[in-house]
Amino acid sequence: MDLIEYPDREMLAMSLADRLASALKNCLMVHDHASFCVPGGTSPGETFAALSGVDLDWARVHVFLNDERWVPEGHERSNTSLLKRTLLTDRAARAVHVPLVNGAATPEEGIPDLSGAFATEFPISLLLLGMGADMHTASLFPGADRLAEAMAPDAPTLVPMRADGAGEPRVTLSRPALATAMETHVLIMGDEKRAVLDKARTMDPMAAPIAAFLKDATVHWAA
Ligand SMILES: O=C(O)[C@H](O)[C@@H](O)[C@H](O)[C@H](O)COP(=O)(O)O
Repeated sequence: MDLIEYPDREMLAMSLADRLASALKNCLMVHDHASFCVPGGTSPGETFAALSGVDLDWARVHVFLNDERWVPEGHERSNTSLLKRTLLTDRAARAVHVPLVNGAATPEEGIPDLSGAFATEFPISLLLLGMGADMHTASLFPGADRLAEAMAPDAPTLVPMRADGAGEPRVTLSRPALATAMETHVLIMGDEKRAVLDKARTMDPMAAPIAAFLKDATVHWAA
């Protein structure tokens, strides 16, 4: 694991956006499209704002979330709405968005219609992850009802997930789907998450799901 500490959150956002843009450009030089898998939550907002203005061939970039809360688009907890406001705007509005939610009543009912679109998205070219203070990443929450299934080597791409700390039902990319990534970055902010991450590094991924992705990752941190 590499850890980069930035003097402040603005520097983190600018530098990380730069790095992500370079990775996407490099990928587009050798592949017809790039698969870019990104977190919801609040931390990536400024990074996405900087990235959305970058001049690259966005029409060949396929963007999808690590995970989504099972709420309709427009809901205040919708990661899809957040993504559309923060990343899929400005120049990046031309990117292809691969949805992770639909109008079905539950993730179990909705997933069969969503999975097909992911067939051409692996391996993931570029993965950005967040982390919660409980060591979850994507919607791989410690203690979640289907965590063992989602962490198994033969897990399907998309898994429904319910957990005490998760609020509404979720849909998440599974561990093996996320682990296809050619390049992985983790974005965390604040002293609490820094301490949590240090602790998670040596833990079993069933107790600390973020640990499953740290070995080859670059972690970006600012207080
Ligand atoms: O939908 C979600 O909740 C996420 O995709 C999740 O995995 C997120 O990355 C972490 O919870 C960190 O969230 P914050 O950036 O808001 O702290």
